[in-house]
Formats: sequence, C-alpha cells, structure tokens
Amino acid sequence: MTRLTLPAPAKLNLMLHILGRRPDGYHELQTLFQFLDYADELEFAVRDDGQIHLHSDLQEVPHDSNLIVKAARKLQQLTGCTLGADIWLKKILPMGGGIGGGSSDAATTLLGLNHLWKLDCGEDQLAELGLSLGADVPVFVRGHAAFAEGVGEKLTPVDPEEPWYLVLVPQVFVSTAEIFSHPQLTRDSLPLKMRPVPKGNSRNDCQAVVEQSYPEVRNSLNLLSKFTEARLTGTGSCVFGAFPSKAEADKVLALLADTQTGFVAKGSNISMLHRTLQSLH
Ligand SMILES: C[C@@](CO)(OP(=O)(O)O)[C@H](O)COP(=O)(O)OP(=O)(O)OC[C@H]1O[C@@H](n2ccc(N)nc2=O)[C@H](O)[C@@H]1O
Ligand SMILES: Nc1ncnc2c1ncn2[C@@H]1O[C@H](COP(=O)(O)OP(=O)(O)O)[C@@H](O)[C@H]1O
Repeated sequence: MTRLTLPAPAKLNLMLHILGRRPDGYHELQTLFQFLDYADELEFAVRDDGQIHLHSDLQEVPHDSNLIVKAARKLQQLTGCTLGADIWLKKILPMGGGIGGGSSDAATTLLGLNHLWKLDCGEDQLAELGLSLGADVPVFVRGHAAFAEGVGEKLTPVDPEEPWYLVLVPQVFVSTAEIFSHPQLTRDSLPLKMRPVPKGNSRNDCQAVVEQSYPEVRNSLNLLSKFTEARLTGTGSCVFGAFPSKAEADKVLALLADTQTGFVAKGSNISMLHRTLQSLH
C-alpha cells in the first residue's frame, strides 16, 4: 500500500498543575491527558525522490516550519530512509487552542510514515523523536490517555471516564510561551503522589493568568460554568465541560451558539489514530 489516510485527534488536559521551573526554562508539570474523537485528517503518499511536500491551505504556518514537515524530515534523518512523501492536511482543529493539533499532526506523521516507509521503528523511539518536536507529541505517539509528569514526557497510562465534552473555542490565539513566561503564573503546586488523581484536583494552574490576559476566555468559562464545571485545556484558549450524553452537550452548545463557537466530541482513552492503525493490521 502506498497511500494512507489517518486522523490526528485533539487532546484535553483534564487537570494541569505546575510544580516548578527547570534551569532550561521549561516547567515541570503534572497533567492528565485524554483524547477527543475530533481530529485533523492527514493523507500520505510515498515519493521515490526523498522530498517531503505538504499540501494544505494553512496560510499561518510556512511549509518548512509545519510540524508535519519537521516530523517527516526528522524521521528520515533518524532512519536514513531515502523515500519521501506527499502529505495532504485537512485542518479541522482550531490552532493555538490548547487541544494539541500541531503536536497531534506531528505524531500522526511519525506513525503514518513509519508504517508506509516500512521502517519498523518502535514506539519508544518515535516518542523520543516526538519529544524533540514538542512536549505534547509523545502522548499522541503512545495513543493512551495518560498521567504525565516532567515536561509531559513521563507517561503513565490511565483510564478516566469517557464523557461527552462541549469545547468552546474563544476567538483568540493564546501563546503557550507567553503564558509560561508570565510573572504571575502559579509555579509551586505540590506534587500529587496518589494515583489515580484524587477528586478535587481538576484545576489548571494556567487558568488564572489566561483569564486575566484574555477576557474572551474568561467570558467563555463564565458562560459554560452555568451548566457544568468549566475548565481551560493546556494554556487555552479552549475551555471545556463534561456532559453525560451527546444530546445534553449539543443542547448547551445550541443555547450558547449566538455568541460562542464550539464543538461536541466524545472523550476517548484510546486515540482515534491508534484505533485506525489497529484496523489496518
Ligand atoms: C501546555 C501544554 C499542556 O499539554 O499544552 P498546550 O496548551 O500547548 O496545548 C503543553 O505542555 C505544551 O506543549 P507544547 O505545545 O508541545 O509545547 P512546546 O512547543 O514544547 O513549548 C512551547 C513553549 O512553552 C513553554 N513550556 C512548554 C512546556 C513546558 N512544560 N514548559 C514550558 O515552559 C516553553 O517556553 C516553550 O518554549
Ligand atoms: N500542523 C500544524 N498544525 C497546527 N499548528 C502548527 C502546525 N505546525 C506548526 N504549528 C504551529 O504550532 C502552533 C501551536 O499549534 P497548536 O498545536 O494548534 O496549538 P496548541 O499547542 O495550543 O494546542 C501554531 O500556532 C503554529 O504556529
């Protein structure tokens, strides 16, 4: 097979605690990742000339800076593979929203090309390569909901409930680097020792500074919290709340539709990418 279509699903951070700052400026975290059944779509076709060509209408990111292209080139360097690829991206996930679209696209590229180029790289190798592209890439490579420590690379698989989520997408771009360098960011949360994460620990330490800098995000949190516990994912801008059924989440989205953009998706402990790859074998 020389062509392959794969999803690159979103993630949520169900909680996010910041424990401290490392000498290299990165922050030590404890966070809980769960996937959403809501995804970008990537199609891959092998090229014999070794070139990587990404086809997408994504204007914001230059071709060579796209994490998809970077991931493909890193995989070539690691393995010495002389094959290339045409890659078509259908962008569905909002960018800069804290739902990990870029990282997920990178992980799907690593797993998709590993398969198409018949490289036989193991998951550990791909997760390590992924980490050099971004702190969130390894969890998408592993494909199982996880409690994450370090900068997000030390992963312990977990199986939280899989509710339906309403995700609101405030129309602002929040820079992860800006939030992590904010002087008022909470950086001294005590590490949680208990597993699974005990109830009452679902806060996101980034939320206060994001709400302060972005009134649109605060507004979305206030609106959603009239119906359910509303939280920020990652460094935002997206906010989310859990519902027992799709119908209930849809109903709240319809009620907010005049002023809010959003989507409804099922939480999933096994990513759509891994479910699709499994069905190929
Ligand atoms: C906060 C989280 C939580 O899942 O998600 P997002 O909101 O970005 O989706 C992630 O840790 C983000 O991961 P990712 O988006 O891959 O971050 P990277 O590209 O590696 O880093 C972007 C910038 O954020 C800061 N950064 C990131 C991660 C971390 N643990 N500490 C940091 O201080 C650094 O300044 C870095 O230059
Ligand atoms: N394939 C990609 N999809 C989205 N963003 C990308 C991609 N490649 C590089 N980027 C860059 O990564 C940034 C963060 O993207 P994204 O993963 O969507 O946000 P977040 O980390 O907040 O979840 C974007 O603003 C963009 O500059």
